[in-house]
Amino acid sequence: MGLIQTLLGTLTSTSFLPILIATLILTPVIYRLYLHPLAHLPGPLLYCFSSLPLYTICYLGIESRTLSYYHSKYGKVLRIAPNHVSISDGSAIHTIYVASGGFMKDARYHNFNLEGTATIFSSTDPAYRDARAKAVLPMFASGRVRGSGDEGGVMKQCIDEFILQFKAEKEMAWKAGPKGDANVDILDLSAKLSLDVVTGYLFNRRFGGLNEHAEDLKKREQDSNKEKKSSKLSLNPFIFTVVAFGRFSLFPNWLFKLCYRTSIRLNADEKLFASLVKIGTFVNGVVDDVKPKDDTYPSRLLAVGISKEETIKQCKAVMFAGTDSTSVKLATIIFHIIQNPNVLQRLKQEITELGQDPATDPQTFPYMRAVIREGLRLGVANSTRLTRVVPPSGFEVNGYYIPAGVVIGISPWMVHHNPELFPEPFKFRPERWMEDKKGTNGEVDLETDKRRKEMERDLIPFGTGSRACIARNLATHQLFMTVRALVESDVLVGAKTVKKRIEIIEWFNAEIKGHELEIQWT
Ligand code: HEM
Repeated sequence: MGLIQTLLGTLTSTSFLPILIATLILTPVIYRLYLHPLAHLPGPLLYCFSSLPLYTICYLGIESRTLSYYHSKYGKVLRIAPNHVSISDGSAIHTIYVASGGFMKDARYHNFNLEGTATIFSSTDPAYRDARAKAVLPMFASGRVRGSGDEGGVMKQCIDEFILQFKAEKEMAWKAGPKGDANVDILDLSAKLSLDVVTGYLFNRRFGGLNEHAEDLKKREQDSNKEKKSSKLSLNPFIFTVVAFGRFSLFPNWLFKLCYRTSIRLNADEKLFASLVKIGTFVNGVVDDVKPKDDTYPSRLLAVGISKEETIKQCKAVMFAGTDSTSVKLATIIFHIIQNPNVLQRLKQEITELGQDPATDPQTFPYMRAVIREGLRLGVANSTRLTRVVPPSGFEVNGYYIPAGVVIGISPWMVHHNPELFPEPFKFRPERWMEDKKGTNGEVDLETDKRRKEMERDLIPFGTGSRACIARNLATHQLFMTVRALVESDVLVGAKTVKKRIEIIEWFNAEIKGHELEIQWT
C-alpha cells in the first residue's frame, strides 16, 4: 500500500505531470507518423496523425475540393487520416469496386441507416443486403423500365405533367414581365417529377409531388396579378435534412447518433415535422394496401419475409435516394442545356432527324447520349469518396501496399474532374464524348481510343460493381425521356439561368447551395 501511494505521489508530482501528458500525446502521434502500417504513404502531416482534419472538411462540405488539392500536391494515393486513404487513380476502380464483388462497404455506412434500420444502401452485411436487393432487382430490368416511358406508362404520364407545368410557369413568367416574380426553380420541379416517377413506378402509387400545388398554379394562370405562393415540394425538408446529416457521416456511429439527436432537437421545425408526417402517412398507406397479387417494391419485400415495419423504412429510403440524386442530375443537365443554346439547337435537330417516331428510344440518339453523359459527369449527386474496407489480402496501388482494414475510397467528383482525361473539367462539353476514334487516314487512333476507354472507366455517377446503384436504369431512362420531352416542347427556348454556376456543398449526397436552381425567360 505504502509503495503504491509513493508511486502515485511521484506520478502526480508537479515535475512528472507534464512528462506524463506529453508522453500520452506524443506516443500515438509518433506511432501514427512513423510506425503505423500506412506511415509510408504521402499525405498532409496533420491528417496523418489525427482524424479531426478529415472530419472537419467533411463537416464543412469541402472534402472533395480539399482532397483534390492535396492529390495534386502529393500524388494519386493519399493518406487523409490515420486509417483512411483517398485514391484519385481511375485504374484502381475495378479492383476496389468490381473484381470478385468488390471490397466491402465500411462502418461509416451505418450512419446512413434509416430510423435505426439498415437499408439496401446502408447495409454492410452481404447476406442481409442480398436478401432484400434480390427481391426487388427484377423491377429495375431495362425492358420493364423502358415500358414505363412508353405511352400509358407511369413515367410517361409524369413527364407529360412535368412539361405542362413547365410551360405554365413559362407562360406566367412572360405575363408577369420583368417586374414580376418570373423565376422558376428547376431543381424543385425536377424533384417533384423524380419523386412521382420513383413512387409511381415502384409503389404503383404516385406521391403527388407534381400536383401538390396544382390549385395555386391554376389560380395564377387565371389571374396573373395573383401573388406567387411558396410552391416547393412538401418533402424537401425531409430530403434536405437527410442530405445535411452527411456532414457527420465520417464520425464513429456513437458520435454520429449523438450529433444526429442534438441536431434534430436544435433544428427541427414545423416544416420538417410536417414533411415527416407526410412521408410517414404516404408510405404507411402504400404498405398497408399491398395485396397478395401486387408486383411492387413493398409487395416484393413483404413476400420474402421482410417485416412490415422494415418494409416501410426501405420504401422511405428509396424515396430519398430516387428523389435527391435524380433531381440533382436532371436539374444540372437542364441548367447546362440552357446555358448552351447551341446544345439545345443540336438536340432539336437530332430529335427531328432520328426521333420522328415517338416510340424510338432516345438512348439511341448519339448526341443526346453525349449530353446526358456530360451531365452525369458534371452533376454532383454523390460528391465524396465511396468508402470501402481493404480485405484481408491487402491491396497494392501505384506501388503502395495498403494493408487489410484500411478504409479507402475514390470519389466520383474527383475522377470526373480529372483534367488529364477531361480537359477543362468544369466545362460542359458533350462533344468530348463524341471525339472521333479514327486517325486522319481513317486508321484507329490508339491514343484517342485509349483515352476514350479511360473516360468511360472513370465515369461512375452510379458507383460501379456489386454495390452500384440498383436503379441506374430507371434514373437514366427518366433523364433521357425528360430531356427529349423538354427539347420537343421548346419550353427551354429563350430561358437563361439566374446564377452563372452551380455551387455545391460536398457532403456524401451533395447539396446545391440555397436548395434551388432558378431560371427565367427574357
Ligand atoms: C441519377 C440518379 C442517381 C444517382 C446519380 C445515384 C447514385 C448512386 C450511387 C453513386 C450509389 C452507390 C453508392 C456507394 O457505393 O456508396 C447508389 C446506390 C444506390 N442507389 Fe442510387 N442513384 C440514383 C438514383 C437512384 C434511384 C432512382 C433509386 C431508387 C429508386 C436509387 C437507389 C439506390 C440504392 C438502393 C442504392 C444501394 C445499392 C446497394 O448498395 O446495393 N438510386 N446510387
